[in-house]
Amino acid sequence: MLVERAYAKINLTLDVLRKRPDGYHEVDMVMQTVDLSDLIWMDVKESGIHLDSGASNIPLDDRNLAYVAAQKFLQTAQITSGVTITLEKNIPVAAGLAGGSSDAAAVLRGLNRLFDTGYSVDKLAEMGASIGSDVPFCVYGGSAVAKGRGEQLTRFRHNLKAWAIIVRPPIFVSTADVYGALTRDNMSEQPRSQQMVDALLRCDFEQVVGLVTNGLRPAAERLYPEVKEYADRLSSTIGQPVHMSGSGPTLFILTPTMRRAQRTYNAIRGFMKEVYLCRLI
Ligand SMILES: C[C@@](CO)(OP(=O)(O)O)[C@H](O)COP(=O)(O)OP(=O)(O)OC[C@H]1O[C@@H](n2ccc(N)nc2=O)[C@H](O)[C@@H]1O
Ligand SMILES: Nc1ncnc2c1ncn2[C@@H]1O[C@H](COP(=O)(O)OP(=O)(O)O)[C@@H](O)[C@H]1O
Repeated sequence: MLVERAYAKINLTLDVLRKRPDGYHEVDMVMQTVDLSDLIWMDVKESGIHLDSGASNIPLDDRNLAYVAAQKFLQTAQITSGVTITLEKNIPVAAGLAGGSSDAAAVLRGLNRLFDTGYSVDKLAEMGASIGSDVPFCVYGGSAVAKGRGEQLTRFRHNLKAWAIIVRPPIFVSTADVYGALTRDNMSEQPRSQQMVDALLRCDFEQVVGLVTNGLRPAAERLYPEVKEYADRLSSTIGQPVHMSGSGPTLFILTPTMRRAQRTYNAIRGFMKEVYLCRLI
């Protein structure tokens, strides 16, 4: 039996460049891991994949990305025994925080240890790309520029200390629908990832905040006007810029100190139910 942590991510920049012939969109984004995590226990079983979770809002069959990852891993490694997976879900579901992708990545890492298969992290990321666009990033974690459909990564390390107050409004958003609602106006020819990387490497907090962008936000707000209502309300209450992660609806606010993060968290807790205080890691 072993346990893996599956961390959430936020998108610090997300530029959509164009729609591709295969239906996906070419993106250019800065992905950042935060210390909000699911916990996944894995053990060897005689046969089959058995997924269990206390969470009632996720499927526990082959629609669950953790299950898909186990299938993929066992098939690739030609392992005939089965596994039990127990998932403690702490990352909000369908939120733009890559919770499902991160669970899949953690299962790949965990089964590699459990069966002592010795795959490199790069090989696990390659396996992950067939499960979802965000899975390769989640295999590594940390900070990276992601291109292609999100699977082509250039990883980097920065020392910026920052906290994120993550707010999940009670709205259900479909990633495919948000991408599908993009118009030409929402696409960008000049991605801001390099500027963001430079600002992170310089540990320039103000510049980082000024550079946060999300090309999916207009489409998400058009499809789900409540996203904008929540963002406007949050922003006017706390007097700070509010950003959207991924395809939404999750909103986040960055702060340079734990004290400010705690104050902002307390202010938001008064009127929003799902609020999390995280650190960028
Ligand atoms: C928007 C982002 C930003 O990090 O994150 P989330 O909001 O999901 O967290 C990602 O691009 C989401 O990645 P992921 O959730 O893994 O997407 P996938 O399962 O591969 O694709 C779901 C659907 O989204 C659309 N899609 C996804 C990625 C991409 N580059 N172009 C797309 O058009 C496609 O319609 C696809 O069928
Ligand atoms: N392990 C999982 N955790 C959460 N959601 C999952 C999981 N596996 C599959 N899903 C499904 O994937 C969809 C997207 O979930 P999630 O990965 O949390 O969001 P996002 O891709 O927006 O970050 C949801 O509709 C959910 O039912």
